[in-house]
Amino acid sequence: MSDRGAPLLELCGVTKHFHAVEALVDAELVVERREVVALVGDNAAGKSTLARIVSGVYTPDAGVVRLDGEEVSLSTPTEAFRNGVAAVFQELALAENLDVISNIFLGHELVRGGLLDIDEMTRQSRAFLDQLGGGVPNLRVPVSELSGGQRQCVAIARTLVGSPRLVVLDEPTASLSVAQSAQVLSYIEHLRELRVGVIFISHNLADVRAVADRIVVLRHGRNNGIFDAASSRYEDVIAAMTGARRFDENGEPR
Ligand SMILES: Nc1ncnc2c1ncn2[C@@H]1O[C@H](COP(=O)(O)OP(=O)(O)OP(=O)(O)O)[C@@H](O)[C@H]1O
Repeated sequence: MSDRGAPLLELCGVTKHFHAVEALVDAELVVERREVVALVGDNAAGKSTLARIVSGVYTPDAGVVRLDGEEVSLSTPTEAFRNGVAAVFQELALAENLDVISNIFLGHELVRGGLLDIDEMTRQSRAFLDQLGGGVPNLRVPVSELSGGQRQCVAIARTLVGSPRLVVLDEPTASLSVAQSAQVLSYIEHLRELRVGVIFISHNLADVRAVADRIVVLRHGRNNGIFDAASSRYEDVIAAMTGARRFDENGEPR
């Protein structure tokens, strides 16, 4: 039974080893509906591992994942997708030679009378892109011809096919220009308006502070502080990321 008062996503005591490497140890994370939670940390902090656990790519060794209060086993990306969790990883996994519509519905094509329902996929693709604020005017071009920001838009629009409750974005602004990063941040704002919870992984604290509601810091696979994005001090978040200081789940020094 779903618990309506429960957070959208709750991770408790999530642990993941890769042989001798402790990628995540007792990690905790809460994401509410309509909330953007930034996940930050230095290299090898465990951010991508956590993103992959939430999106069904990795199975945790220990710990509990709850969606809307219900314990779930997200053992594959398909299982996660069925549970309303969709992810966009850095590599985007776009089919370069296919057009925007084909990429948005890749693996989830709409069929009518035994044939691809191009009209409906076109209509829905336009609607998804509009929900994200536009930015991809021509749906018929191969995605290889799009800018980095537009490619992110297509990859994020693809998550909307499953009517997600949670979208995980792993470094969506990495290697983008300032203008294109701003565009991607606006897509994240639009996801929030759609009542979707968002996990936003980034190394860029300016991007994080521009769009996130809360900032969760990981350090060597462990939580090291949860901060309110609007009121937190930049230097505290940096100190948490580098391990110069230890912080609790209220952003207070331990
Ligand atoms: N598939 C894997 N096999 C073995 N070790 C892994 C695997 N995935 C991650 N690791 C290790 O787990 C640790 C955490 O890695 P992870 O990629 O989650 O960190 P990250 O915070 O995303 O880092 P970055 O910012 O550099 O991408 C690292 O020591 C990494 O080498």
